[in-house]
Amino acid sequence: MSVLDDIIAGVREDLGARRAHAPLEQVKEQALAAAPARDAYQALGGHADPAQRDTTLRVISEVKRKSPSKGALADIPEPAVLAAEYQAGGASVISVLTEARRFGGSLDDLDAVRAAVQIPVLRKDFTVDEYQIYEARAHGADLVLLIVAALDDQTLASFLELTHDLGMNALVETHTEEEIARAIAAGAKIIGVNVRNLKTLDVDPATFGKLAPLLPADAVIVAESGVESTVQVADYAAAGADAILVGEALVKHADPRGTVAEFIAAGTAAKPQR
Ligand SMILES: O=C(O)c1ccccc1NCC(=O)[C@H](O)[C@H](O)COP(=O)(O)O
Repeated sequence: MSVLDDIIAGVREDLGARRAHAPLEQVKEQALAAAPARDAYQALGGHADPAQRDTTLRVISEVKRKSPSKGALADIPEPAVLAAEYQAGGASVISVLTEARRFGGSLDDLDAVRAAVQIPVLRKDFTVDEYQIYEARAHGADLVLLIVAALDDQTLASFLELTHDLGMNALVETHTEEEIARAIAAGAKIIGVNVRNLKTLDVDPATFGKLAPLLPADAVIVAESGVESTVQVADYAAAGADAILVGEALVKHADPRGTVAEFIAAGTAAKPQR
């Protein structure tokens, strides 16, 4: 069983327990009653007319306690405090890992972060059931993660449609040329290239530069994983990233606010000028 399959098996089991406690109809009602979602596409610099885009590199800052590849990363007793630091540093979106078994996250983390910041919040989980999309909205998320490798074409398209119907955006995550074609065909507007191979967990930042030219000009392009320094941020920006998604380098840093600001400055300086 691959790492992704193993994670998803646990996610399905935990989802079954939550569904038994709160049926879909109840979560749907909560989702529809939630305050409107914030526009993450716009917050990440997206514009239907690519000529209207600015050249600021945006940062999606992640609340990440542990991971399958690295084990324990940081305690994070108060995700709200960390998220507020990220926002003060200039982050455009906060990513909250809600998967419990392998990442140590929870919906409580999402609630705490939602209450602490004004910028859009991404519910970062392994979405395999529409229940999770309603649940994300019910907990105030503005954005959900859809991993192309985990979904067939029909499911990807229907999850994207549901996400948009609920007023949210999706970060549609790809790893290969074929997955990019599938993301585009499904209508993705925010497309991530995750340079972490979900089978081997190896991180190869060069993957981003190879795949970025395949992405459409009207999409927001997000480089995911493997940021350790401003040098890597500049490389991603120069290769066409509109935004970067960073977890480990921020949660392990003593000054997450300053690090977010440094990453924005380094990436913005390196982005090709129009
Ligand atoms: O981080 C992992 O080990 C991992 C393993 C299997 C599936 C997903 C995984 N990570 C999720 C992510 O996409 C990252 O948390 C995110 O891109 C930030 O990465 P990093 O800055 O390298 O912590």
